[in-house]
Amino acid sequence: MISYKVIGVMSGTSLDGIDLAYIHFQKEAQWSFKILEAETIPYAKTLENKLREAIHYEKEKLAECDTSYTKYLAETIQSFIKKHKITEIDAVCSHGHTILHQPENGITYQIGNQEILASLIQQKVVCDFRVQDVKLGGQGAPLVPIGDELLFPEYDYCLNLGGFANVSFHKDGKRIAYDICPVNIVLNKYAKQLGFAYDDKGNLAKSGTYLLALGSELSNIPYYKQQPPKSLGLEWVQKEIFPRLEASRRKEIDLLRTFTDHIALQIARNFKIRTKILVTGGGAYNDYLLAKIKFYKEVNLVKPADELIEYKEAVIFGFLGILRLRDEVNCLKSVTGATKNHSSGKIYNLKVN
Ligand SMILES: Nc1ncnc2c1ncn2[C@@H]1O[C@H](COP(=O)(O)OP(=O)(O)OP(=O)(O)O)[C@@H](O)[C@H]1O
Ligand SMILES: CC(=O)N[C@H]1[C@@H]2OC[C@@H](O2)[C@@H](O)[C@@H]1O[C@H](C)C(=O)O
Repeated sequence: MISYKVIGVMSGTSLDGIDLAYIHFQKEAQWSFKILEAETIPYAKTLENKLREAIHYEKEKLAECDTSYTKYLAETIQSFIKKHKITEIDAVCSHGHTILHQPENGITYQIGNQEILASLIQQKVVCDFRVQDVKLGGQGAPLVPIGDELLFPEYDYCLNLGGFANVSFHKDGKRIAYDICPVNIVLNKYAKQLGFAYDDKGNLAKSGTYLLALGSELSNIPYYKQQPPKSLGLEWVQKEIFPRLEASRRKEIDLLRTFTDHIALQIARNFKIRTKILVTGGGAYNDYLLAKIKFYKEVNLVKPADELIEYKEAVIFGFLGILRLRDEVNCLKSVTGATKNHSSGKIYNLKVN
């Protein structure tokens, strides 16, 4: 039987921290996995702010930031290995942190993917999964859908509610996937202005008032009518979303309500009635948002165990690394729009001196 033990490492767009998962993957007729250990290491406030600011850095400062973040990642991975007494590791498969994502300009840039990572942690590393896809004319995102396809075939849709909402599903014999709209990247901002890290269970939104004019203005944003492949980044949110919310000059609580309803509506539009949907990402804990999705479309939203809600992306980046090591396809052209299916990611082997 084919068997791999890997560490998947992901830093999501909501900037809550670094997700690490130690997973055992096996393949008989089909791939299966078991999460053996998982942990999120929250970012210190200073680092969180730095990562948020890095988009504005000049080239040199960004390169410095890349090196210091790679070192920070190395320390984090090493502590995880030590703490959980992990001895068998085939590879550490790491996403890094997205700073720039403008696939239309041929740019996607994740920091933390420097070659020194392998020597610092003394492990084989697979990383930098997005760049090759953008070079091949793809969006470089989302990459998780190949994992959805091979690890969760029993669901009609896989919905992830992280910084952004993304969905993946099977249609006309191929996997389709795209980012739907921003989620926590927006909700966290207004929850923070009210003194909370996030809108727990969506209770703040629930107590706000829906702003009809703003809601319909948001729904008219052209991206929502665009056909996939398509993906979103922070730059888009700063251009299309925040200015509209700020210009309305309304209370944070009402912005939270309006934007949460907006998210629910945009998400619900993607589903066929009475389908089975795997919901993951921290937004799966937003009860108000989930109830609102079901209000807009009668669907079966399945919340898996907390471990999978929180670590699905880290698990799948571990899986992408395995596919890369096996030289098997881990980027689907039907999803990203690249010119071909391909096996993406840099492999840094440990150099034996
Ligand atoms: N109890 C809760 N109620 C509502 N929202 C929650 C709750 N717990 C976590 N969240 C939200 O989930 C976010 C973290 O989600 P997650 O870790 O999936 O995002 P991410 O991995 O950073 O994003 P992405 O998948 O877009 O890269 C938190 O910042 C918060 O907004
Ligand atoms: C460029 C980038 O980092 N994109 C992330 C981001 O966060 C969510 C969404 O936007 C998704 O497109 C992607 O991550 C997931 C894990 C993916 O590639 O499947």
